[in-house]
Amino acid sequence: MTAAPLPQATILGYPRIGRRRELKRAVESFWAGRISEPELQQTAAQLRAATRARLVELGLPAAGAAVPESFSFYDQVLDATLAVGAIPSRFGAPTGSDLDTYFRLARGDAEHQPLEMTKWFDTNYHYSVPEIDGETGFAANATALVEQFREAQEQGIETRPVLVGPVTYLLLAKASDAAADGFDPIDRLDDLVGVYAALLEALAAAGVSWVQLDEPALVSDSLRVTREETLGLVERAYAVLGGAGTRPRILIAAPYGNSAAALTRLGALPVEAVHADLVRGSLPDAALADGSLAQAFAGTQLVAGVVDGRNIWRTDLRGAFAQLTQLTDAGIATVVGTSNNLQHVPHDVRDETKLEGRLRSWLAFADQKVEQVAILARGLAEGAAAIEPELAEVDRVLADRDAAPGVHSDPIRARVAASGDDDRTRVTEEDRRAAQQDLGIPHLATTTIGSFPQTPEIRKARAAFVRGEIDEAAYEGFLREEIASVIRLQEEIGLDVLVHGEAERNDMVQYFAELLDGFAVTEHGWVQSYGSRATRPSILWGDVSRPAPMTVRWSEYAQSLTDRPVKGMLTGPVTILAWSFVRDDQPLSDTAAQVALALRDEIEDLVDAGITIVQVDEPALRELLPLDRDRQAAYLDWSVGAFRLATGGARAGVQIHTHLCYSEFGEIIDAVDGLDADVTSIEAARSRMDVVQPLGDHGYSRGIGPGVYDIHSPRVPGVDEQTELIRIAAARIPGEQLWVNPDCGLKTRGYDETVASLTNLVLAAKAVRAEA
Ligand code: MET
Ligand SMILES: [Zn+2]
Repeated sequence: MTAAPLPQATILGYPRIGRRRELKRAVESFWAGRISEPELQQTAAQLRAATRARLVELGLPAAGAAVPESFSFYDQVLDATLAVGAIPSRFGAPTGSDLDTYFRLARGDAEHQPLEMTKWFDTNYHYSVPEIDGETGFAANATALVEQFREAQEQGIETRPVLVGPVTYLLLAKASDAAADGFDPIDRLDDLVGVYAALLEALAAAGVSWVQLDEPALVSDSLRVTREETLGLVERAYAVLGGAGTRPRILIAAPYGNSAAALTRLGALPVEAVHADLVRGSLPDAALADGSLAQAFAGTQLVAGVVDGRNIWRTDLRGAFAQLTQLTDAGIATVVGTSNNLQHVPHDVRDETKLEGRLRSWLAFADQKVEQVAILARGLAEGAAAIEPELAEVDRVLADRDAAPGVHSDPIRARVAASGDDDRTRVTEEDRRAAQQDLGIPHLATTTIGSFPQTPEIRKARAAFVRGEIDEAAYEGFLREEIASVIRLQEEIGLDVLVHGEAERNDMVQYFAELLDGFAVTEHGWVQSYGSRATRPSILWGDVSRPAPMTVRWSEYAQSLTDRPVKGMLTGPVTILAWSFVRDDQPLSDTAAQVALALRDEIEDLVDAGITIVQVDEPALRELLPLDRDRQAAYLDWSVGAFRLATGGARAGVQIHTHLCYSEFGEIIDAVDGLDADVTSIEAARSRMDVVQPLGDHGYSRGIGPGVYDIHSPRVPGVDEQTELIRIAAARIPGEQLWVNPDCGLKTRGYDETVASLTNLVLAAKAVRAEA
């Protein structure tokens, strides 16, 4: 351990999908057999080299491990699974290369289901869930880490390998199906720490001077153990790793939340640096004031995550510099960093040549964040005066943003301020049930979640329209035909409540962002969602309003074609916020209320056009739940409030539906109750209706549709299988409350499987109805 301290500027990680999604194209070509593994490896190596060169160009030093080696072919948790050899035994003996094994775990094959995917902390990024049991044969495999480090060395850049840390790894894992009853993956911590020690030894032998171990579990109250227990586990693990003879210096990172309460204890660990997220989190004021923080950090560097890695706004450099000065004044060796890995933001705002210039000047994507880190580090090294021009420039930009037209609109704000509890409250459930009798909805009513398959023809027509190859009339005509055929199909299948199919939507958030004022859409602002998939979040920059109806003509047309009710279909305020980059200059609750009012007007227009059922999807309600328990109640309050503000204007006879596509319900069941929707559809097929039990226990009194058809797979569930699931639900939920539907929308499915599955669904519902 002869290495030097970390330089004064670093980031926790950088987007790896490529500035033009080159990795996506290469990986998908490899999967399709169009390129070989060496060709894929070559593209990946080029991307890594470009990233390192770019980071140095933007101001990170080439020497001293400031540049993180944070590449991933698919997912960083999956990388750790390979590095520690935790290949689940259900995949059999590994065949082929490490990369073959890696992708087999990620994507499955003819005989094997892939690893499950779930959301990474409170982000919209999904990781591959490790499966661990008492027999998991851990074995260190540092090959990829060492190769990438060497590759960087040859380029003349000293990098810092990045790996998910052992405590977070096990807390994000699930017990495999082969595990003994009561087994928890964290039971294997000591074994796994041994493997990490071996990895560190291999890295040290290869000349690695610093390694970064990510332990975001430290900031979460949503794991299987308490935060205090997590801290205890981290102390246990790093006492061993820190004490290991041959190892690189260790940086423990705690992104995505507040580690203030743990920071003094983390500083006292036998590691050389600790990162704290100072955007989501804060500094422990008392420990800072009484010197105990500085004492704990004697000999340890604090990487201060002052540049926000979750949003796309320029950092208030003056504020960030003040935070840094607080630390250095206390005598703490401080490194400037980002709050988290920049994987959650797009590459470079300079690529957005079509964005309006003024808006663009307020923005910072990954490259600009790196520049901000470098500026702040220069300030620490040379004094505030050295960076005063840059600080003043940001002051000017932020003031400009604050004063720009559209950022603050008095009428919109007045309307939000005037909205009260009355606007968020519908008549009683009983009155609504009575008024909705007229809808003529049968027991065990069948419906879908909204979207029908987005066929290649739909995508082609949209692309042609965007490129100007077909005119608006032609495109609209095409969509109307699509709607007509979806309505016909649903009638043939015999569904009770129909949908128009959402063919007009590229994406359930962007579609609305494009039609609402206050939003902008980027051209290249892609962010990895999972594996080779990326989304392009819209930018919510100003006060939100609805210049014109957004969905009415589609719903109205669909309803004109049938006697059965057609659901109007909207995306809810919380989900619109969760899947966009949202302004950071006011509380999310204020922004949500503005979006809610726009949706409220849309619902009014839908109802005026004869629509009697409106679904407002909130699949992100759970995702945005703060990791910090102390902040959860306030979140649930405003998120539920926004939904109710959107839907609260609907008269009693209008049936409000919502859709939440996940099955972990425990934590938010009261919130779901609070939404006060007449009908809620949820995911349930894969967990075999596990959620029905808590719902039954809770005494849930409104309509509920636990999904009986898992749309995440091309498999067609048979009549018997769906009948069985409906029976399980019907045993606990009265028939007039129970709805029969798939788990989620059908946009990713093909028509053949959709028609077969829905036909079976309708037959299954009929079978159970007949049993009653
Ligand atoms: C991710 S939830 C999707 C809901 C939407 N209405 C759909 O059916 O696609
Ligand atoms: Zn869904």
